[in-house]
Amino acid sequence: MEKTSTDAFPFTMNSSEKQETVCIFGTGDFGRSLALKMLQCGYSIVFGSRNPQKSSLLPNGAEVLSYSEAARKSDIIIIAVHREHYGFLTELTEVLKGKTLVDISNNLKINQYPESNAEYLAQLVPGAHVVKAFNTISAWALQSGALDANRQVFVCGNDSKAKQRVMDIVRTLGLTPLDQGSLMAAKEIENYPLQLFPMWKFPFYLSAFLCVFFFFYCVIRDIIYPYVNGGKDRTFRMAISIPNRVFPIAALTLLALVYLPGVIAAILQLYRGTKYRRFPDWLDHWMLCRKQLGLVALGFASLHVLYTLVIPIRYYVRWTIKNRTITQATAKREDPFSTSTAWLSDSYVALGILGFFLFVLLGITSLPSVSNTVNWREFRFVQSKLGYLTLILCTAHTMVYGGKRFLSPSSLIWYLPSAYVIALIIPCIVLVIKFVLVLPCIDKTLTRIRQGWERNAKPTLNGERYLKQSSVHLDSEL
Ligand SMILES: Cc1cc2nc3c(=O)[nH]c(=O)nc-3n(C[C@H](O)[C@H](O)[C@H](O)COP(=O)(O)OP(=O)(O)OC[C@H]3O[C@@H](n4cnc5c(N)ncnc54)[C@H](O)[C@@H]3O)c2cc1C
Ligand SMILES: NC(=O)C1=CN([C@@H]2O[C@H](COP(=O)(O)OP(=O)(O)OC[C@H]3O[C@@H](n4cnc5c(N)ncnc54)[C@H](OP(=O)(O)O)[C@@H]3O)[C@@H](O)[C@H]2O)C=CC1
Ligand code: HEM
Ligand SMILES: [Fe+3]
Repeated sequence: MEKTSTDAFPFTMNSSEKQETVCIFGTGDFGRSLALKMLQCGYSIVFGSRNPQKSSLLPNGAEVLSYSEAARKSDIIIIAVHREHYGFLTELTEVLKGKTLVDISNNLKINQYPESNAEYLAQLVPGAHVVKAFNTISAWALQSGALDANRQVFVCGNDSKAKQRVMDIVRTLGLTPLDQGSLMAAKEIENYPLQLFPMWKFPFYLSAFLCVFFFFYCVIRDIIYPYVNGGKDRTFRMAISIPNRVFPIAALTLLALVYLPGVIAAILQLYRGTKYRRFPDWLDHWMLCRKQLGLVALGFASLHVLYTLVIPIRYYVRWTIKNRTITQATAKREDPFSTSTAWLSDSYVALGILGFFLFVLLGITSLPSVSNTVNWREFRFVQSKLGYLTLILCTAHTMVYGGKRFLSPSSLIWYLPSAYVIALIIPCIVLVIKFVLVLPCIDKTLTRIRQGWERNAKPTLNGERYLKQSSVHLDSEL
């Protein structure tokens, strides 16, 4: 089956290149996997090993020599050895002069060494051109055809010719090379596979905090209070009723927190009268994880929708309705139909449905396959304009759900307002500030600032202020 990968790239190499010999130092897991893949793609492979005779399990067709003999056979040498064992390379400095050394190594910890492994290799073998590549691809992914794993290979190096050759190899293997610049980028590339969802950390901890806080808040109001005030056991509410408060509240709060940094940034820019000043770090990082915050919010909103769907089949709900009907029948009493209640009830559900629809639309446009097909204006339109509409609809859904009870003193329990009232605080703050920001007079100033105008700009002759700007954060958000 793997033979097809050879046929899949018949035009990327001409026949003379097909015979290109690549040397791999180290006959370990990664060296063997890479060799197998490269053999399938038409390369000749020479292994360099400490014990050429003892090496086993090597792919058919690969030659095994000593390190120095192998190095003489090729201009490109892939160092499939752990950094700790790079020492032997110093003895090969002469042989390795002018050759391309590909550093594929990873560390166990972020920033384990002061310099990156690739820079360390470049110091050990000064005459060689070191290129960093392949470290984000696992031996397993190479063997499984990289079909179900990341196909991106980050490449960096100081010698552009050497880098291009390595990128050609990457492409021939059916992977996607991403040029990351000079060897200085190696440290970041080496840290990359060691990170565990860095952008998801803040959204994750925040949503965990929100869930725990609102869960206990609801337990006090919905379980402990009825128990203390009448001895009723309402613990079953922990299964559906309380989650169906906690999840939508978390969704609404997180959604508001996606749009809060944008308005804080706008206020900062208005206050400073310029966009050419760094935002504080916390705001910077908050801005950068808005996508993740939004997707977590969408997850919670979906849970809320699922929990809402099961309301009619719940025993507690059916029992309550049946019981009320019987009580009214025996008392020969009937509730009059209330049009205003019908309106309130229908409108809050309708607002919820529309809000959820737009929420899902936001989620869909954030899929790379979709966002790649829209230009940045379209993307911004969906994310920013429709995002605010989503926030307005979801906030209105919650407010109308509160309806007449909203802020009424009778809904206070031990001085605690209903949970959804607390959940409305941040969304309302965001929407009110946003409303002020889009007032024509303020919007005009903000737009000018974002186009580069500065309130206290000293006239400069050479545009010096553009050079001193640290980073244009909002631009990078586009
Ligand atoms: C389900 C879901 C999925 C999401 N997916 C993504 C995603 O895939 N990618 C993503 O980035 N975010 C995503 N988000 C987060 C969020 O929708 C976006 O970050 C959104 O762009 C934020 O809009 P904003 O108006 O608050 O902020 P900003 O886009 O930062 O802008 C604020 C306002 O400032 C103006 N502005 C900003 N910068 C400039 C500038 N340099 N020059 C002139 N005017 C400027 C804009 O007109 C805008 O009105 C997602 C959110 C959700 C809920
Ligand atoms: N495994 C993976 O999925 C990935 C690995 N990498 C990187 O690839 C490199 C190799 O990894 P991997 O193949 O898994 O490791 P292994 O331990 O399986 O192989 C390392 C090889 O290095 C050679 N070597 C040279 N000098 C020494 C020495 N003093 N002590 C021990 N071995 C030595 C050995 O080959 P010989 O006996 O022939 O001399 C050995 O087989 C590492 O830098 C790793 O970070 C990067 C991405 C993914
Ligand atoms: C298909 C879409 C939706 C439907 C049908 C729906 C329906 C409902 C219902 C029936 C309730 C009352 C629950 C109860 O009585 O316990 C409710 C409450 C609520 N909904 Fe929705 N909803 C939807 C989408 C959303 C979305 C997208 C959000 C926000 C992100 C949201 C936020 C809330 C909040 C905060 C509450 C109050 C929770 C409480 O304190 O009890 N809803 N919704
Ligand atoms: Fe920054």
